[in-house]
Amino acid sequence: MTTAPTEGAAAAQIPVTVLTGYLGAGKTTLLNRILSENHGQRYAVIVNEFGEIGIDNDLLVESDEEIFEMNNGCICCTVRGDLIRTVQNLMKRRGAFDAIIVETTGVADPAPVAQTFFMDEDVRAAAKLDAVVAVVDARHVLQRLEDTEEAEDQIAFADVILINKTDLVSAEELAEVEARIRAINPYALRHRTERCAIDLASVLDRGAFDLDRILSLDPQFLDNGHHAHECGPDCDHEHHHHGREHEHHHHDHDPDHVCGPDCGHDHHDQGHHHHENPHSVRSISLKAGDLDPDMFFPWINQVTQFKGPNILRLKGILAFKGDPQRYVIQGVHMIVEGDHQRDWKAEEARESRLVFIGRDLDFDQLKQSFEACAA
Ligand SMILES: Nc1nc2c(ncn2[C@@H]2O[C@H](COP(=O)(O)OP(=O)(O)OP(=O)(O)O)[C@@H](O)[C@H]2O)c(=O)[nH]1
Repeated sequence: MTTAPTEGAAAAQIPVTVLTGYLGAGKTTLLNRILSENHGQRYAVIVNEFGEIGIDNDLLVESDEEIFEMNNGCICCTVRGDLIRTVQNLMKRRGAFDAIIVETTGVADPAPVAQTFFMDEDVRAAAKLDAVVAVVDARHVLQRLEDTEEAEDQIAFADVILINKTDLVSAEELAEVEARIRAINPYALRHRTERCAIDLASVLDRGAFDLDRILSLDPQFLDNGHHAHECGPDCDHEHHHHGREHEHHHHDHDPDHVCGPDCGHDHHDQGHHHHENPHSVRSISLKAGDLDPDMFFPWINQVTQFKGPNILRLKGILAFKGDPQRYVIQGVHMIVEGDHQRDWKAEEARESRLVFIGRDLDFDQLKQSFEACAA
């Protein structure tokens, strides 16, 4: 039986943009543009992180927009329940915003997120998927396509693709990247960007999500139970509603938890695409107080120089001794950048937090050497 919404309901459906893209591709950069630009729209933003300690939320610009954070090791396991609940709660406050943006974690397959907007009756009545927007790191995407399936899924699934970081590649490399992306997904609109600079009308409110095409890629897309699995006891997660000024995070989930065998999850049946060993990617969260910059910078340079190939992503908010400002550091493989963000607030604990997401990282060694940078 078709349950297509009536015309009135369709008109009232709130457009949802799903932002996808591998770790470090530029999703937050794009989101910050959306949050900063004067477009007269009010967005509710749902952010899902891989890793811990709410760093992504801290990297967003201050804005009036409301940010809902979901902290799950693996979006595919928990997104259904969490996302449905979040969207249902948003619907209770209809009229408070015009559109929803969901930023997915960099290692997620976007399919389960997109499916949520078709599977749940209440969600479907209230919201409609407008477009899946993928941000691609032109410098690293070819490598990612070699070693992960998620990167390919994200491209295959997208309606709009931003080929970002064009400043980091030559014209020949860019042409090669574009050809590769076109081969995976000839249907998506492609844009070349630097720091995701793009007219937002090219990204938002596109009406671009093409169910027929997705069904040709994944015939079971609309089947109930496809990708569905229950979270087990080890998969405890919570999600928080963050006002922009609300700075403390209570994350009592295990920071290093990535869905494992005890999760009770069934990852490999039902056409769920993970590359053979998704669990080799893990996150390491480190905390310290004030750091000595003369210790920290040589250390991080050394870590990224030697471990760079295994570091898919690093991000941190740091307190340097005697420095009144928060320092934000970010990296993808060997490319690291950092800058002051803003003053530490009086009520804020000066705490340094650093997250690495990567393969074969030695937690104890990183922890000890990081702690040795304490002021
Ligand atoms: N050189 C260069 N750097 C960029 C560009 N776009 C983003 N970056 C940098 O790349 C890093 C990652 O960008 P983010 O926007 O945080 O990436 P993300 O996809 O949100 O990352 P995750 O949330 O960890 O998956 C940051 O240091 C950005 O400043 C670009 O076009 N050129």
